[in-house]
Amino acid sequence: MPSKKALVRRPSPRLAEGLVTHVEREKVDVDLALEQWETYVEALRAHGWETVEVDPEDDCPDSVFVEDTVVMYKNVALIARSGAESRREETIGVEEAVARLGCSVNWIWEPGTLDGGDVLKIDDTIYVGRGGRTNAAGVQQLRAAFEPLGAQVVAVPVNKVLHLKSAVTALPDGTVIGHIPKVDRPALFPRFLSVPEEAGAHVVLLGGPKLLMAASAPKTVELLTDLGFEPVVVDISEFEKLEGCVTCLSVRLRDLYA
Ligand SMILES: NC(=O)NCCC[C@H](N)C(=O)O
Repeated sequence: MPSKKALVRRPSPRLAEGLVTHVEREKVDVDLALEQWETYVEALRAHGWETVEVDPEDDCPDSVFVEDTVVMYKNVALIARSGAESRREETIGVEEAVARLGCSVNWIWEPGTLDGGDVLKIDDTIYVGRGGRTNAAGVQQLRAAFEPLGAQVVAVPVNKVLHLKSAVTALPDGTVIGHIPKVDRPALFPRFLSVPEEAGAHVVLLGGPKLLMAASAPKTVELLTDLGFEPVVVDISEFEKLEGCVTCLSVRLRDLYA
């Protein structure tokens, strides 16, 4: 029986100092961010996900973006090594949390770099973005970690956005969705649906037809509703100012043995 646990991590009081790469820096309201984070976590819980809080890392402004620190495949947690040096300390608490949950733990090692936001899993196909945060050695190490377990790893160039999953995610039926101006090579995906907004490219699969989506993508919410999905909409404006999206605020653990 698949597990329904999700790792989340409370925002740091230093959130406003988080990295920005492809957007202009805007003032972040940290109190509002905390409220938005609580609503996000509540939306996961309301749809049957047991949330597991990783110990907060107050000195790491970007620690709320927990998705970037670990990639799960089956029962294995591959601890990432961010292409952004300021984010590397974030993995310590995550490693403890996944080990406590009974995962086998593996690591990306120097010279490899990889951010979890660059990894999109669709069943046993694992797309990995080769971009600003994930290098060729990181891609090779991901292959070495997961291909022996039955995955097929497909490397995808990412030049226009921070992470692969800033450009594309996948619907429950496996269709990849993305906002064309931000996707380097849509032809790499066997089934691709173009969506009208950049933030519309980001969905978290909550189960069945339910999709967690950002309030900043109303036209895509309408499009996906019309296709028979059921968007659950949350406002994450303060995280979007730091290039965050709905996917990066949690890591779903669906294949634990416990
Ligand atoms: N997976 C993600 O989309 N992560 C967002 C990370 C945002 C953070 N400010 C960063 O630049 O690393």
